Amino acid sequence: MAQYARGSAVAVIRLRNPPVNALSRAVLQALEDGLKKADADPSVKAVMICGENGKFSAGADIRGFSAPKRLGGALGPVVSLIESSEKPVVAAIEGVALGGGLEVALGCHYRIAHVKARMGLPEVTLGLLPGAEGTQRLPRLIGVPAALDMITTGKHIPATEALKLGLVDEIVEENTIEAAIRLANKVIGQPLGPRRLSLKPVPKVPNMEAFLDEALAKVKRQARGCLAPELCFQAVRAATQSPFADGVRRERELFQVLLSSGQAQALQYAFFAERAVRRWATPGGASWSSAAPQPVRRAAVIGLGTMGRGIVTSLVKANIPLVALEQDLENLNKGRKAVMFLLEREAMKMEGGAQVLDFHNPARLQFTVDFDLLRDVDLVIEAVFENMALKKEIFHKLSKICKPGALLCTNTSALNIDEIASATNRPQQVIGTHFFSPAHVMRLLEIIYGRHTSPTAIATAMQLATALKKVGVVVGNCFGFVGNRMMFPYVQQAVFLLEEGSRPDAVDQALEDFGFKIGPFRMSDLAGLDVGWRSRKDQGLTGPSLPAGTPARQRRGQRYSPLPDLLCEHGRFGQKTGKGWYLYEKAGGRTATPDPWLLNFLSQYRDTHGIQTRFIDQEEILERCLFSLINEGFAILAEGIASGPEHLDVIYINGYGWPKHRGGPMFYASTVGLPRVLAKLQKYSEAHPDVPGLQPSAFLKKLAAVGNPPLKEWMSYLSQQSSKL
Ligand SMILES: CCCCCCCC(=O)CC(=O)SCCNC(=O)CCNC(=O)[C@H](O)C(C)(C)COP(=O)(O)OP(=O)(O)OC[C@H]1O[C@@H](n2cnc3c(N)ncnc32)[C@H](O)[C@@H]1OP(=O)(O)O
Ligand SMILES: NC(=O)C1=CN([C@@H]2O[C@H](COP(=O)(O)OP(=O)(O)OC[C@H]3O[C@@H](n4cnc5c(N)ncnc54)[C@H](O)[C@@H]3O)[C@@H](O)[C@H]2O)C=CC1
Repeated sequence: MAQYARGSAVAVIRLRNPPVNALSRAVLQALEDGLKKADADPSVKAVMICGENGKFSAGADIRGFSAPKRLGGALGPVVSLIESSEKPVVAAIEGVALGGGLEVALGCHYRIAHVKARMGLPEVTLGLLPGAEGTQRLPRLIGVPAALDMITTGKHIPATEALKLGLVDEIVEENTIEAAIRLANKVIGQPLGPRRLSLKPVPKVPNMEAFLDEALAKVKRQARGCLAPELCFQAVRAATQSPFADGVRRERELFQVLLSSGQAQALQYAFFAERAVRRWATPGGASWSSAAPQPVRRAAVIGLGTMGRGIVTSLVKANIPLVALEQDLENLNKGRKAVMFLLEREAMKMEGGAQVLDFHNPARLQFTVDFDLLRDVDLVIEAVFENMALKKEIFHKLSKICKPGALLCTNTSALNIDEIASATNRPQQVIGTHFFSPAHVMRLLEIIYGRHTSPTAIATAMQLATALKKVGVVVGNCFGFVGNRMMFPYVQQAVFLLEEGSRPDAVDQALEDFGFKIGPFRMSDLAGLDVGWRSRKDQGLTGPSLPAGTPARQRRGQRYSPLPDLLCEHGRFGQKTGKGWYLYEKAGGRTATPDPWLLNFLSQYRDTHGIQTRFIDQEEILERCLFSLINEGFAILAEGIASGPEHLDVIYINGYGWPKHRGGPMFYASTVGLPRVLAKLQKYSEAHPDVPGLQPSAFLKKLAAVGNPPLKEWMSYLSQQSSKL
């Protein structure tokens, strides 16, 4: 709601809808009523709009997204009503003014903000555009380049930047409300025409058309198939070409296109999914509502390789003092150098820089080879080589050295948490914290509980995720956990497609056109082909431990492709060696070009194994890669490894570059329709009966049989029917 109060000459309208004063229909109605009351009262000379509890407003009530048309339609007229008021209206912005909240503020004649406030038009991140005339008012206020940047990225900007851009008239460090009332009193009687943004011309940019063309190319490049940024752009372009009223009409048309695109629904699902996974639960009954985290005052990271470096950087950025440990001085020096390089770079991006991070202070970041220095830490993250014997040795040592309450975390990407925990005297405090590379950049933290992991340990790992500004997702223990387990059949299909006649660039292109940031072959080259090779050797799938006489393309009765092993045997580890599935300009190079050697090698390989080549179209590439990944997701859900499809989707969006505008793999499956996913898997598994990843999971079959229920109902079928699966 909104509370109306009249002080002296200034009426106060306070938006009130906890927790973030979202603009529900009731709030908008109350705002409109307040404005009309103020207008009708001759003793009121000015109006001040603010929000309850130190927050202006986070915008339209996204819990009311089921009726977006009505909500979107209601907001614009209220903003116009504010602007057309004959009495000056001042917005007092504290906390956040986002989306519709900022559009309300743009309708006001003056804006004053607290120095700690943040502003933005994040609609684009929900698949929409600022549909309450924001795309027309903002460019008039702060100019086209800055408005385009804010509207097409949805970024939140601090009040200090808003002041520089002219988005607010003043910022204050003390009482924003009092300052806004003072300002309102001061401007009583001053002409309002110049303060009405709809009447202002859009400031000119030299060579506007060329600027816009360049901006559009950039927006398209970054959007990778997501519609909203481009339509946001078009709405702003309309502001540069047409009078205000025509621009508003165009904004409305474009808003409708987005509403019906399906992408808005996917992005809104992703927004809620990210919040839903915070409320974690395990089949054993532990949950976020009853478990309390332990404080982490000091931490340690063991192993400063690819992952450890990023993890250290992430902890330093979160202001957690830590010890960084390596196996010997040579690796320590290498690791220290790499960490310092990352931290210097991060510091340059921050206000206050190195001083704020304080990473040269040994009390905050200490490098060592001495395990004794881990005696008093509250949490250790192990990131040594992916080798069970080594991890067990380290955990055994840790359980003897670390204080009894310390949490012992492993960054393993696939190994059994219970086996690692068995080497300790405190299996309840052992947990998987699976970071993604680069660990200081990627948002995902997969948190894996073992059989004995305590609720406190899970809650502490989740709290750590929040402190590191990451999304923690709690999952159960199985080989590869959720993310990598779903990735295995996807990558396997990609390689099988090469055997059958496709090319790395064709497979990558199909998946990148779908919206992935990077296709499976480019991704393997980036991560290093030797990593998987080592793991396959450890599993006895290749290398000296492979029994003599094993067929080249079969393992344990299933289809197997030795192609990645053969590449490694040729010294092709990917970017690090300058060649892998692609050719690079040099070792460590980044520019992938198709390699004639590889194409020739593939063709010889097919001849050797008598494989008939055929043309494989984009549809088959997508279906085989994506549906096998999704199929594994259904198996994971049926086994109780994750509490719901949202978990899988949040993992894929934040850890694997799945296009957010498609809502994650399980949401995508729900939009394709489960009967169709099932039919396609059945077709492909008939053609490839020796590929288990293509055989439809029992849970998928069940859901298709019960009539393709909506995603939010899937898990209820599992609990009722799991015995029959
Ligand atoms: C189909 C379209 C229908 C609309 C049609 C017109 C659309 C428009 O043209 C204009 C719009 O305003 S669209 C909405 C634009 N606003 C946003 O995207 C802000 C989203 N919220 C945030 O960024 C953070 O929550 C924020 C920065 C505010 C706070 O972050 P925190 O990390 O501190 O806290 P959270 O855990 O994220 O949030 C706390 C609780 O508040 C709920 N919430 C957040 N924003 C909301 C919003 N705009 N409406 C309703 N509830 C909202 C959030 O879900 C969470 O609740 P619980 O999960 O129950 O705790
Ligand atoms: N590289 C990646 O993309 C990802 C790797 N992981 C996992 O993270 C872990 C580390 O992987 P990377 O960083 O890629 O490996 P890496 O080979 O780059 O680094 C491992 C580091 O551990 C150090 N180390 C080995 N034994 C040690 C000991 N006894 N004491 C202290 N330090 C020791 C090594 O000197 C090396 O610097 C593995 O379990 C891996 O599976 C998880 C997610 C992604």
